[in-house]
Amino acid sequence: MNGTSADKADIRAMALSRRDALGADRHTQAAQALAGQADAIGFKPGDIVSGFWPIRSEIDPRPLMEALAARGAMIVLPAVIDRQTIVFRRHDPDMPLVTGSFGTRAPGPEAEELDPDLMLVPLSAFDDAGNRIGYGAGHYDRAIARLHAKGRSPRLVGLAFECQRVERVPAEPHDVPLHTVLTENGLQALPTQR
Ligand SMILES: Nc1nc2c(c(=O)[nH]1)N(C=O)[C@@H](CNc1ccc(C(=O)N[C@@H](CCC(=O)O)C(=O)O)cc1)CN2
Ligand SMILES: Nc1ncnc2c1ncn2[C@@H]1O[C@H](COP(=O)(O)OP(=O)(O)OP(=O)(O)O)[C@@H](O)[C@H]1O
Repeated sequence: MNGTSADKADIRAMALSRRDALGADRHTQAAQALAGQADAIGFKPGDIVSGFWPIRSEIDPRPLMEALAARGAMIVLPAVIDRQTIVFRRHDPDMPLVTGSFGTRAPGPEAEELDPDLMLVPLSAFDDAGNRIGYGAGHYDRAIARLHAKGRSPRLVGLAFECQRVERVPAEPHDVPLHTVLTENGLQALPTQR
């Protein structure tokens, strides 16, 4: 492991332990605060928006996903198809989700696979430059690279609690910075879109 990866692992562990310490009330309030930003997030009716089904102590984006769906977004969820790859499948609230790797829940293979126009990206840690750390599998990094290779450039909106903000995330060449971060305190435009 090179120096940068070790730094990332330490930053991830510290930010996740702060997140793990948050109580249920903070989770409920934050989920509602995210949903309150549905009109500000910047999408058009018909846009494909990727959300995620929360695992562990992640901020809960489900009320926000419902608000976006009610305003005409088509919601897709990430499904892990192998150790390196996620794809996005249409979320139909009437269809059961299936449990995949790492306890993630996603639509099954019968669901339509779609490329997002806007991605709500789950974060372990982030900084004011828009650099981010996930769970370290590179799933989102690769999914974003795959979309770029197809000529698509989805808007990247990172979702996290304020306690996951760090001074600096050491960026590697494959890291694509976020355009916006959304926390319980609201939306923040990052240098990439200022
Ligand atoms: N809610 C949610 N869904 C998601 C993600 C996510 O971050 N959050 N993903 C984001 O990519 C994908 C799933 N990828 C994941 C990759 C690793 C781990 C994980 O827990 N990794 C272990 C380390 C395992 C190892 O080192 O071998 C860990 O962090 O302890 C979780 C999800 C797609 N779905
Ligand atoms: N576009 C890519 N193509 C190939 N490998 C990649 C790409 N992006 C990341 N990787 C590899 O994935 C691994 C994890 O990357 P990184 O430490 O940036 O994870 P992360 O940002 O925490 O994960 P995620 O993107 O899932 O949120 C690294 O070994 C990295 O080299």
